Amino acid sequence: MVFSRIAEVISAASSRISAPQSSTALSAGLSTEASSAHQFGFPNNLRLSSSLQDFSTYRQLDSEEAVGLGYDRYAKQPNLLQRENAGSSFSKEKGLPGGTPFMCRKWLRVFMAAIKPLLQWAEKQIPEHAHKTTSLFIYATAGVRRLPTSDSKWLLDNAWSILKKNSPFLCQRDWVKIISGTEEAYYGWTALNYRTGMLGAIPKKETFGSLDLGGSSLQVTFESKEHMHNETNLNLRIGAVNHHLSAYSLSGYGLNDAFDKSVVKLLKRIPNVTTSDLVNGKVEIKHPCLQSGYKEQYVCSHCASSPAENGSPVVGGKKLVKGRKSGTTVQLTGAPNWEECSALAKTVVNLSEWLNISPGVDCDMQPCALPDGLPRPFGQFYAISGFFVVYRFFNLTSEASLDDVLEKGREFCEKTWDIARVSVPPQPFIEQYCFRSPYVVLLLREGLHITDKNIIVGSGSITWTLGVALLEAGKTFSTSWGLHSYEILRMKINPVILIVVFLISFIFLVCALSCVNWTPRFFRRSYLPLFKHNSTSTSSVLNIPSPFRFKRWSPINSGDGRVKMPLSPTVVGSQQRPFGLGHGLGGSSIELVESPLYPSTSSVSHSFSSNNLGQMQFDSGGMASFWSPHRSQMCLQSRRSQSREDLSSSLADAHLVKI
Ligand SMILES: Nc1nc2c(ncn2[C@@H]2O[C@H](COP(=O)(O)OP(=O)(O)OP(=O)(O)O)[C@@H](O)[C@H]2O)c(=O)[nH]1
Ligand SMILES: [Ca+2]
Repeated sequence: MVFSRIAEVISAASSRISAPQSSTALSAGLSTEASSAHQFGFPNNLRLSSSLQDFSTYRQLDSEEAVGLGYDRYAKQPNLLQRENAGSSFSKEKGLPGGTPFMCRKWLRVFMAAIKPLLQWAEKQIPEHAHKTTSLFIYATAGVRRLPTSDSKWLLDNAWSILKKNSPFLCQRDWVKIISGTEEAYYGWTALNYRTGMLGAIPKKETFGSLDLGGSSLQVTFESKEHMHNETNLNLRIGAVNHHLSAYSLSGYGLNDAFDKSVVKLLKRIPNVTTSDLVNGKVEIKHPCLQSGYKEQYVCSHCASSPAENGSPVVGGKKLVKGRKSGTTVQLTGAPNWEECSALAKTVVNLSEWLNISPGVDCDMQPCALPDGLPRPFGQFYAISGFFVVYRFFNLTSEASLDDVLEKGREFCEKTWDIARVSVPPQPFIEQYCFRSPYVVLLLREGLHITDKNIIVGSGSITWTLGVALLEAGKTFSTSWGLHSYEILRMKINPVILIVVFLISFIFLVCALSCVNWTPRFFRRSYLPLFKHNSTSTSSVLNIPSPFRFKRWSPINSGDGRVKMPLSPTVVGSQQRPFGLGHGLGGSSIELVESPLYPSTSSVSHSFSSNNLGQMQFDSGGMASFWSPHRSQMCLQSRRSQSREDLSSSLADAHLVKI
């Protein structure tokens, strides 16, 4: 999967507003929001999302745009592009994909509809005046990670040149990069627990583990009790709350790679396959997870591998073609057999089947997808991304059980291909869902040994991009607010203590003044308590409902060119919970410290202060999320301006915030 997921994290660098400076952040994951979620009866928080394929190939792209980019062909035959470029590499000596100018142009064109819809979508989310100050990031994950370096570099360089030419946003070359599996895992966990309101909650709440299933890899992240200091260990500090995480990425366990490995397994069972048969694409493979009547060419990317890998798969007693990792075209034919399909999925889940460890690990005895030394998943998990996609494919709600997935999968497999292919909306890889059904269930139950009751299938709109946006925005915010000195302070004083000190001294000041019967003039007029405590919380001065609800930037133009935040925006379908701001404190921040990603000597503090994370709401329009300290005060004002008293107290709070 080359472009299984390009996530653009669009975060507005500080829009330099007269003090206090403010910054907005927006993370753009592709998501089509709630409207279609109702089709599947998903509760409000389960929203559809679309990955790149859907957006670029299956969304109604502007027709001439699609034709212009040659999309109409690819939209109808999703494997066409893969087949046409079987065995080609982007970065042949001449630096052209597939070695020909035509191929280069074609790849660039496809690469362009892939990025262009993202840019067009983001341009609609962010008011034009803020485009120049909005930072644009492109992060690539496992699908690109597993490409040869020359190919991934070619892709990223071209992504960068497309951005330079077509993006109105602020971008830099080093903001177009591949992130590691561990980073992807940690970002996903942050996004999940942010959306579910667990992040930074005070008193501390049990966080959810995240299972993020992609096309090439699976990320597993959870809070661990013991503080194991191994390569999966991450420490995350949010305000006064410390989270000890285990985060790891299982390459080759994504949906597309898993199906590919099922083809490898079947290929290995065919006796006397010659290399020339393989090279000529003459090998026919009968697949028990494909419906009867299915007959298509398939490019198997794991069927041939460079000798450098630990023992390239041997087919029929002969070494496969040596040389670069490249696709091998085979003929797949449907030979549906549910029991054989489930057994095949089980071998794909079992890592020992791939490491030729004899005897292999018994999936019933221990999590057979985990290499030795990886901590076993612990606690309650949200299964997101690819898990959500499989549930949605079979029209299952999040309440459905894993057995329901198996039942739906069995029904789907029993259909003939002609019926099956039109029984669902057009989308990529319809033919693989007969395999994906047993695969995702066995991956959870036998690969990871997570019991059904510990799994919630999460929303499609929770993706790791949201986690990146939080941290990038936090970084942007802390720099844009000129908090360097504060950063230095933070190195020595925990922000929580700092804010407690401020609050106590402010209260003393007010008491002292009231003792001498002196009250400032503007207080005399007000009849309001100075600190308005929300009835639901005594722990924070500023109650920002959690989970944070991002609001699509839908400014109300006051007609005089000034932009005003919508008045008292509604909080869509969420529990009004104060975001734990730390014992009546005005702030908390997310920091990643002591992690293999960042050596503890330079503890990386991704931080943003929830003082300034205004009220954010996801509306039903899109997973566009942004926050703005400046605007949050407006939000707070607008949120609280139900009454005059509220307005004064929020002004007082806002004054406090400015402190
Ligand atoms: N129909 C449909 N399928 C999707 C959608 N999102 C993901 N998928 C399917 O899930 C698979 C994996 O999703 P990706 O978004 O490609 O996964 P990824 O996280 O980018 O993959 P990695 O490179 O491993 O990180 C794809 O091959 C699709 O078949 C979606 O919105 N609609
Ligand atoms: Ca992924």
